Amino acid sequence: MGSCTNGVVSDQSGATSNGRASVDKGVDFANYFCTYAFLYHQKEMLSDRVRMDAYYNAVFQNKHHFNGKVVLDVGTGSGILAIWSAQAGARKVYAVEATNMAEHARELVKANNVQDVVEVIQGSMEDVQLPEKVDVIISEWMGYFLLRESMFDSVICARDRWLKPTGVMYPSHARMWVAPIRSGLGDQKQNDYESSMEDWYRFTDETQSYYGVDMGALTKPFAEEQKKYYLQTSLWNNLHPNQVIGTAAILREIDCLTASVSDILEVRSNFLSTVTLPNTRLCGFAGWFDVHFRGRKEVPAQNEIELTTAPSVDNGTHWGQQVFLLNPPIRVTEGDNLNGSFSMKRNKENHRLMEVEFNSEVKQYSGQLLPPFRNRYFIE
Ligand SMILES: C[S@@+](CC[C@H](N)C(=O)[O-])C[C@H]1O[C@@H](n2cnc3c(N)ncnc32)[C@H](O)[C@@H]1O
Repeated sequence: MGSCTNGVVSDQSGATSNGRASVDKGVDFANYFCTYAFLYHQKEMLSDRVRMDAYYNAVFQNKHHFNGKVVLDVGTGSGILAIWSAQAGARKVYAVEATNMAEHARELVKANNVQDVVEVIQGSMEDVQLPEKVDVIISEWMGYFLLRESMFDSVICARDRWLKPTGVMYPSHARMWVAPIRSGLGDQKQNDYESSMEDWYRFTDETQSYYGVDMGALTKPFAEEQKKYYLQTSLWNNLHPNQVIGTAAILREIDCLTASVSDILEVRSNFLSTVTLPNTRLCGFAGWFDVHFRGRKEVPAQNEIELTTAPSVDNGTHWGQQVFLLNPPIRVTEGDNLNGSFSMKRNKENHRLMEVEFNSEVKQYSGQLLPPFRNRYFIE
């Protein structure tokens, strides 16, 4: 049986099936996995009530998917989803975790008396060998704006290697959403950028007069660096729903049972949004996701559960929304239409980070077209 590299099946030599470079595991551990080895980080996820309630209800309101079944938990972390699967009647649960968190998961499994059912396996999902195929794959793989972290690659790999042809994915479906927003963050970030540049000019003056070296040659790259940091990096925010100024649009729908890694390497989509508030400012876009637990066509969920990270008054999540700011904002009003195209691809140096581009234009209610705008952002 081949293993998967970056979600791509590789042969014994490590060469990948589509020729893409494989990910250096040491670098990936240093950059990505290390935080998951800390309990404080797992606790942050375990304290997210929206997330917890959704998975809890998905499992316990659909026990027919778990009772007497074999389950694989991809990235078990503290072991919570594996423990719930066992409590819902699973015959066997394989709980795979790459980091040393596996040791804590093992303890937790024992302390909750499910050690006869749950087997914690420390290792990369891509490398692990299981003794049998499974009926259910459960995983909480979602990153900011769904795909940051690229962990879904590992779930796809697990599915292709270990899920029975009749198997069920938990969650079964996912969607990416976008909507136009108003926000004071743009002005704040513009001020931060300008203060940082003023500070740089003070620094170059002082370095010249005290130490006799002209640092001016570095002004342009410093400005670019700061611009990227303050103005081009998306921001985490839990927006109030009244900050959303137009209709939300779906950018991508994913069927977790059939999606391939090449389907999610890049997301490209056109979207249309109509402004729903009178006389307001288009300050940028917000991106979020939802996932659904629907079972599969032949064995549907008895109770479909939704986990949404949309702007909400009471139900914010640790994912929040990703905010992409426009500088300067554009005046818009109810009935104006926003035609946009969106693309998101992985950062070349770190496949777990994303680069996003929005191309948009506003067609006013009167029919007049405002100049199109194009912005690039980094999801760090
Ligand atoms: C978002 S956390 C979810 C943890 C836990 N399942 C929960 O719901 O609280 C993802 C976990 O998956 C682990 N993980 C990510 N990719 C993995 C892989 N390829 N193999 C094994 N574990 C992985 C991470 O170390 C992390 O603990």
